[in-house]
Amino acid sequence: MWCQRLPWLPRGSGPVLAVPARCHPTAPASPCCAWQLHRDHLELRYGSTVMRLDFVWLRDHCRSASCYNAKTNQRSLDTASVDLAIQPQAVRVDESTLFLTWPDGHVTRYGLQWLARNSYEGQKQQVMHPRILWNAQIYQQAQVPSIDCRSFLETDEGLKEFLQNFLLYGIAFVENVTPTKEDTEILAKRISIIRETIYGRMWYFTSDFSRGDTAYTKLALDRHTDTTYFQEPCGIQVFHCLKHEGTGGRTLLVDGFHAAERVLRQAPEHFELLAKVPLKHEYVENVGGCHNHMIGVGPVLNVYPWNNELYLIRYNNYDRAVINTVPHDVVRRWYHAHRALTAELRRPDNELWVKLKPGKVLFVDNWRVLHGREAFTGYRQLCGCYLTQDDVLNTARLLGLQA
Ligand SMILES: C[N+](C)(C)CCCC[C@H](N)C(=O)O
Ligand SMILES: O=C(O)CCC(=O)C(=O)O
Ligand SMILES: [Fe+2]
Repeated sequence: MWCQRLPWLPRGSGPVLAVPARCHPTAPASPCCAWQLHRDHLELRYGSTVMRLDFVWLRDHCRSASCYNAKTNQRSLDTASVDLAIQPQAVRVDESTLFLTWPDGHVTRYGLQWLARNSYEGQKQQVMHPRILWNAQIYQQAQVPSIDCRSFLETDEGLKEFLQNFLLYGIAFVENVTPTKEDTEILAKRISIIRETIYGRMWYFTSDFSRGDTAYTKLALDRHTDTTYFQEPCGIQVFHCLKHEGTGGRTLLVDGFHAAERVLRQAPEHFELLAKVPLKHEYVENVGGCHNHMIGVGPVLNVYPWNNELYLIRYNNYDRAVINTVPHDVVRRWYHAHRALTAELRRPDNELWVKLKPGKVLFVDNWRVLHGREAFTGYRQLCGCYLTQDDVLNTARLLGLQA
């Protein structure tokens, strides 16, 4: 297949491709590379990766000085100026580089390694976010350490270890923190911009029903993610229990991605429905001076379309709005799928229970890990804030982590 003539090349129509009609294996020292031209794309084998590179894509991603500003890492080429029927006039590959000459004489070069990393086929082989999915036993056996506050604040190593834990498990702890709102804020700012919401920037809450939401009571809260009623739910939630004089009030944590993964394995049709059907979550508040009406629309499971990788779960049965985005012949199947996911989320072996204590700050990936709490008695005060996913990942990438 790799070294045949190219009978599929259009003859007489379009530009004649001034390229050899044979595939060219490259120098033996480099990973094996061979290529052939098709009508609208170049097929390139580099090592074990077979890439199909569309001609418009190849023109659009040109990294020459006139097409791409290497100082700002931004494209300067106007993509709309590219002929959508473009074909290269000449193609050449040496041991490390692909050279394309376009009809107007412009030359584009690509490092073969760059292509292997950046092509669709290359991307498809890797996950965006490496994670360790867990149930209570997996998490406990991993013995993930809490990071000391000073090391977190003052050293890159401490911060990096914290973020690596957070990226892998979706939860992470910092200990020996002074139990105040101000000190909690300093921690939050070390990894992200704080996301101000209708609850404020840094919030305090206790069971005073100061806001129209069950969180502000002593009642138990079943597992859920927060702010499902935002178009973009908050990325990370920070919790610091400043005080609790009483009983109960333990925090429940459940890895939503682990549960979803099990649904995918047992009943892929359920997973698919939860990933396809959009529904609304809603927050309607009229308590004291607080008047809010928020609506967020989206499926329960949000996946990257090219590799089906989960990146966000929206799960809050309290805040789920009237379902009016689903026709009657789908809605029952959706309830079955939702039930299957709920059953997984409620498996006792998936439940990690922790008692938050003053000094120990919990960071929860609110796009992945569900939280809840046990009912409690007595005075209990928590403070915390929300962070943005983008900014936490930004910090992680700057420290060299894959995020
Ligand atoms: C108290 N705190 C500010 C953390 C948030 C309360 C938000 C509760 C809401 N039902 C939700 O799940 O989004
Ligand atoms: O009280 C708690 O421990 C958590 C309450 C809650 O779910 C929240 O504040 O988002
Ligand atoms: Fe919550």
